[in-house]
Amino acid sequence: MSAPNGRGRERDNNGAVTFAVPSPSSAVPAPTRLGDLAATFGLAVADGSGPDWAEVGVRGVRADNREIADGDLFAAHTGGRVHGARYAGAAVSAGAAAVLTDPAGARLLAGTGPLGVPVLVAPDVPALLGELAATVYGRPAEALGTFAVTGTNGKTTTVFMLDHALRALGRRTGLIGTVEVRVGGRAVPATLTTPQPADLQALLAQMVAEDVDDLVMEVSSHALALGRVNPVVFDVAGFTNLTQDHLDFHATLEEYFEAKADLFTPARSHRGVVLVDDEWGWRLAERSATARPGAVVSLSATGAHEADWRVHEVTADASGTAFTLTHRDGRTLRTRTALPGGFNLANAALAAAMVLESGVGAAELEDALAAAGGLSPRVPGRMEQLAERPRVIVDFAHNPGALAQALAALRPTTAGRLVLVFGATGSRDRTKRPEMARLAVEGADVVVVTDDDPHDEPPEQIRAEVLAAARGHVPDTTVVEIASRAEAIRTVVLEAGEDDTVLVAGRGHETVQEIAGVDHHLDDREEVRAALALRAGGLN
Ligand SMILES: CC(=O)N[C@H]1[C@@H](OP(=O)(O)OP(=O)(O)OC[C@H]2O[C@@H](n3ccc(=O)[nH]c3=O)[C@H](O)[C@@H]2O)O[C@H](CO)[C@@H](O)[C@@H]1O[C@H](C)C(=O)N[C@@H](C)C(=O)N[C@H](CCC(=O)O)C(=O)O
Ligand SMILES: Nc1ncnc2c1ncn2[C@@H]1O[C@H](COP(=O)(O)OP(=O)(O)OP(=O)(O)O)[C@@H](O)[C@H]1O
Repeated sequence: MSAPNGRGRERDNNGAVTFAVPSPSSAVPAPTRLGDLAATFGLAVADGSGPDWAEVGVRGVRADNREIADGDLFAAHTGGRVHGARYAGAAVSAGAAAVLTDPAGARLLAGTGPLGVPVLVAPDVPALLGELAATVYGRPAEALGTFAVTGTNGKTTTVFMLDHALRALGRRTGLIGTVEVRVGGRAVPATLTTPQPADLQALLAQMVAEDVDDLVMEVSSHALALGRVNPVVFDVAGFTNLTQDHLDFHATLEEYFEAKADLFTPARSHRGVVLVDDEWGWRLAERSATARPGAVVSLSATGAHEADWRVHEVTADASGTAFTLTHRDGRTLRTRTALPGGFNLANAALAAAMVLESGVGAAELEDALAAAGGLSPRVPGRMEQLAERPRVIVDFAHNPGALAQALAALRPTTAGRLVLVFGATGSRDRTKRPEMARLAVEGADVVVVTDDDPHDEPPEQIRAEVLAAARGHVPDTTVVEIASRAEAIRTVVLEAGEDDTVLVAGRGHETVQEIAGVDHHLDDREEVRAALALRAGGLN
């Protein structure tokens, strides 16, 4: 996995989400008086801010100087790498009307001469940033239908399915997630799964200005722990599952779970749907049923009768899976998804249940989905099939839970060998490596260990760890090492038999591979297509 989606090394372009095209004038909010902001949020005013500081108006809030537009407030807070106050001068040159910083930032600014704009000071800027930005942008979330999905795996897919369902109902949607940020029909690649607080509010304001009806977004555990979605209270929140990931950020799996569980508290959502096909889901649903009876409902995609919503009458054929979703109160809907694997059935059921919990009638949704071909959006780099014989699939599975599911989904429909190309990410959660190696040799017939994003770690060291675990676990599985990912892909595609399935796992839609601080263009889908062309040429 590469850095642009937030799992990598920090880099200069890893800031806010911006649309390449300018916002329409209707997106420009009426200015908010600094005096009002200072009174509401208890902000102090730094010396040298001028007698009329309170009358200065701000139109937006950004925490990155590269995103500043005329009249914005620049929120300069401390980060893991640098203090944002270092960029205050650049922000003012770009049009910032005022600066909000913390005491450390104020000291930094005091040493650099007058900025020429008022400087406000708060002890903890990130803690109030979401609420402050929401105030400046006119609390845009309240003008939108809002759907949020969290969980280790399936967020992107479920959000694309939600988007698909809502559009089938004739709604205009905005989407925020790992792959892209979309407002109406316009999309740009995402930098983080969940944007920073001020960027999020700016995006929501843009959605309101462009008459979007509903927001669908992924909410990462990082975002919840760091308060990035404050103060949005989502109409409907959804939970997919929890398996090991991100233990470089959260100290324990328990802490990771608690971060996600926060989305289902009244401060963050009005209603919730929790998939209870893993133990974490049951825990969350049981806890919520006690704390908020009726507000958070359970869903079982495996048909568990204890759940409020359950999936049953599942029928699978070459074109996908059809299923019935029924609530214990009698509401019922039948639909289908063309996306492969039991986990995509779960994602589809979650998306449908979330729309139903938002108040849409079951018959209305069933008809809309029937007309739209079911819950079958194209999700970039998620079980994306690029060839049929041999079947070649690019998937984003980059943690043990996802890898296990992806292999399990492909095994029953593979007549020949199941060939896996994968590698582990460097400089991040090393405990995933032996587990992923074990699942690889257990689930595939041939495993090609290659590079993912080594980041700052020697790639050969990462591969050696994966190889040792793989060979130690199932000594007779064919395990091959090919350092270059492009070469690994080319080799397996050229050598695959017509009945084989090739799964290229780990990077999905990503297009940048980072090795020792240097970004290299690498798109698994492009490499697969090039190898398929070579194969077709060779076979002619
Ligand atoms: C831990 C974390 O969330 N870090 C994010 C944070 O970095 P940071 O606090 O270190 O910020 P910094 O680089 O020191 O900069 C400090 C301040 O100066 C500003 N600045 C910085 C440079 C500049 O030229 N101009 C400028 O104004 C920055 O905008 C920031 O406000 O703010 C940066 C700017 O927004 C983010 O790029 C960075 O995400 C890093 C890259 C990251 O790896 N985040 C991951 C952990 C993450 O958030 N992942 C989740 C989960 C994904 C998943 O589910 O798989 C996500 O939601 O994406
Ligand atoms: N419900 C699910 N359960 C388990 N694995 C899943 C599920 N849905 C998708 N996957 C697997 O996880 C991978 C990532 O899926 P997706 O991008 O939808 O999840 P995500 O939560 O957005 O991931 P990330 O946070 O890492 O971006 C897929 O490529 C697939 O292999």
